[in-house]
Amino acid sequence: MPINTITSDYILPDIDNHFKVSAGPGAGKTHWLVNHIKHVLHNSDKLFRTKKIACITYTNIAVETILKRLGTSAERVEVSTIHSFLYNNVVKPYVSFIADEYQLDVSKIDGHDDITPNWMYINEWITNHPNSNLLKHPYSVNQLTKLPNYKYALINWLNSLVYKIDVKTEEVSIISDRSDAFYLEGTSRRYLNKKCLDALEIDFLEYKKKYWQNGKISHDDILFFSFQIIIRFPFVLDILSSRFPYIFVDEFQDSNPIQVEIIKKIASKKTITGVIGDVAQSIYEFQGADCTQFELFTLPNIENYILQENRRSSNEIIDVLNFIRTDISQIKFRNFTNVKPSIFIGDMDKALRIAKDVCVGEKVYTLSRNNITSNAMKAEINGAGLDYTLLDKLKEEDSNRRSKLFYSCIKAIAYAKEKKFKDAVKELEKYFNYKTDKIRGKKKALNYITIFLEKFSEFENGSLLEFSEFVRNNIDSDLTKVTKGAVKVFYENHTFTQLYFCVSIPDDLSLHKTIHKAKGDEFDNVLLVLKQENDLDFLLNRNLSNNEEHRINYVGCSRAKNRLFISVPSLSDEKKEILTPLFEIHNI
Ligand SMILES: Nc1ncnc2c1ncn2[C@@H]1O[C@H](COP(=O)(O)OP(=O)(O)OP(=O)(O)O)[C@@H](O)[C@H]1O
Repeated sequence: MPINTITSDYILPDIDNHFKVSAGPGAGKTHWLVNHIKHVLHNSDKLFRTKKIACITYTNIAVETILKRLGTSAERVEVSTIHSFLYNNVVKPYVSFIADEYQLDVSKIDGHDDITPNWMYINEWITNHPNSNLLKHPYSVNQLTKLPNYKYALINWLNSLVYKIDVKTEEVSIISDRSDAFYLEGTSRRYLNKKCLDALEIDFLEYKKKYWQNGKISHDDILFFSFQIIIRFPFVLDILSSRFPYIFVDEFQDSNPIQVEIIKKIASKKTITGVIGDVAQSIYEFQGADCTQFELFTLPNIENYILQENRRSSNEIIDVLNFIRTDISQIKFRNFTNVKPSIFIGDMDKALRIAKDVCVGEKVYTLSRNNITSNAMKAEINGAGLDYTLLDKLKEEDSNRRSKLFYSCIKAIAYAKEKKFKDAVKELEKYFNYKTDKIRGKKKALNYITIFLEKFSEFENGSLLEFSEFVRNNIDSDLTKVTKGAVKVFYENHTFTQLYFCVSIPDDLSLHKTIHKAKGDEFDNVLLVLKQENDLDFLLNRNLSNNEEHRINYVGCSRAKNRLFISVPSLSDEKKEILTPLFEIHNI
C-alpha cells in the first residue's frame, strides 16, 4: 500500500474510504482530524436523521479539547473515550443479554470505574476455590487468607489482572503478572510459590464475578462485555454501524487489543473507519496496549497518509526530537529559532526556580514520570525525601478497611484541593453509600470534605498518626484506633504530606502533572523532571521501538513549544560531552 505524504491542511478527496494517518508529535494530527470531521459533516450524504460521527480519543481532557475545537459542529459528533462510547452504545443497552452468564447484577451497575482488589471478595474466592484441595501448607486456604504477608501478595497479584484476546479464536482470557505476586520482607521481595498461583489462576473469571454480582465494572470489563455482546449478537454491530456511518480514532497507538478488534468489526460493516496515531508515542503498554498494533493495523482498501512536519516546537526542540527518533525526521514548520534546550543537574525544585527565572512572566509546566514527583513539584520541594513505595508499605502494614479509608480521605482532600469536587465525593461516598439513599451518601461525603478543607491546617504538617486521630474524631468514630505495634510505628514515622504526594489527580489541569496526563497536550515551556541519571538513556542509548520508558520521555519532550528544560540529579562528564551539541548543560 502506498503512503501519501500530506500536510495538516490537506482535505481528503474521498471521504468514504478507510484511512490511517501516522505522524510524529506536533504534526497536526488532532488539528487535521477536527478539520476532517467538519469536512465530513459538510459533505457526507450518509449523516441524515439520527446518524452521527463517532470520534474516539484517549482521555477526558482530549474529549474536551476536540469538542471545543469542533464548536457548533459538535452536535452531530459523539466525541468520547472508547469506554464511554462502548458503555453508552453497547453495554448499557445490551448487557442484560449476557448478564446471567457472568452473574452481573445489572440493577446495581452505576457506570464504570477503577476497581481495586477488595479483600472480602478475594477471601470468598479463595475459600470456595475449586482447587482449594491443591492448596497445601505453607499455602493452605487458611494461611493464604489469614497471614498478612500473603494477603498483601494476593492483593498485589490480583491488581495485575488484564484481559488477553486471541484474535484467531476470538477467545478472551484473563491473565495475571506473576511478578506482582509478592510481599516485602525488609526491602526484599518474597513471591507466592508457583504451585499456589497455578492452582488459583484457573478460575479468575469466578473472582471477577464477585465484583459483577455487586454491579462493579472496571474500564477493562467494558471492553470485555462489549466484545462478548458483539460476537454473540451480531445485530448489535449492525445497529452500531448504522447509527455511526463514520468512526475516527485518535491516539490509536494506545488502543487496547480488544478495542482494536471491536473497531475492525465495526469497520467490516458499513462504517468508514479512520485511525490516527504515532507508534513512538505508545505509552500504555502496561494497560495491555501493544506498540506494534498501529503499524500493523489495516483494513480493505485503506488509504495511508503521513504528516512529516512538526508545527509545534522550536527548531532546537525538533533537533532533540529528531535525534531521539530514527524512523522519521520531522520538518521544522514554524522555523522558529530559539535557545537550545537546557539540562539542569541538581535538585528538581531548584531546576524549576531557574526555569521560571528564564521564562520571566510565563508559565512553566513540569512533566514527571509519576504522581509523587508531580505532586512534589506542586509543593516545590526537592526530590530527596520522596518515598515512592509508601502506598505499598501502608497496604502491607495496616488492615484493609482502615488503610483504604485513610487513603480515600487523603485522595478526596487532594482532589478537592484541585477543585475536583465530583471526584472527591465519588472517592468518599463509597464508605457512606447508603444502599437505599445514595443522595444521603453523597451529602455525607461532601460534608466530610468540607471539614477536611476547613481544618486542613490541623493535620497538614502532622504525622499519619495525627491524621488517623483526626479521621476518628471527625469522620468515623467506629474506626479502630492505631494503638500499638508496627502499624503505630509506621503511622508515627510517616507524615500526612508523604501519603498526600502519592495521590494521582484525574485529568490534572495544574502546571505539574505526569507525562501520561499531558498526552496530546502542548505547553510553551516544559521542564521534564527525571528521577535519576539513567533516565537520560532515552537520549544516550535511544531505543524507541523496544523501550516504553524511552517513549514516555520522548512524549514528555515533545509537549514543549518554545523552551525545553530537563532536570536530572547527576550527570557524568562523559555523558555531558555527548549531550553538549543539543543542550546547554548547567550544574545548579
Ligand atoms: N494546519 C494547521 N494550521 C494551524 N495550526 C496548526 C495546523 N496544524 C497543526 N497546527 C497547530 O500545531 C500544533 C500541533 O498540532 P496537534 O496538536 O494537532 O498535533 P498532534 O500531531 O496531534 O500532536 P501530538 O501527537 O504530539 O499530540 C497545535 O497547536 C495546532 O493547533
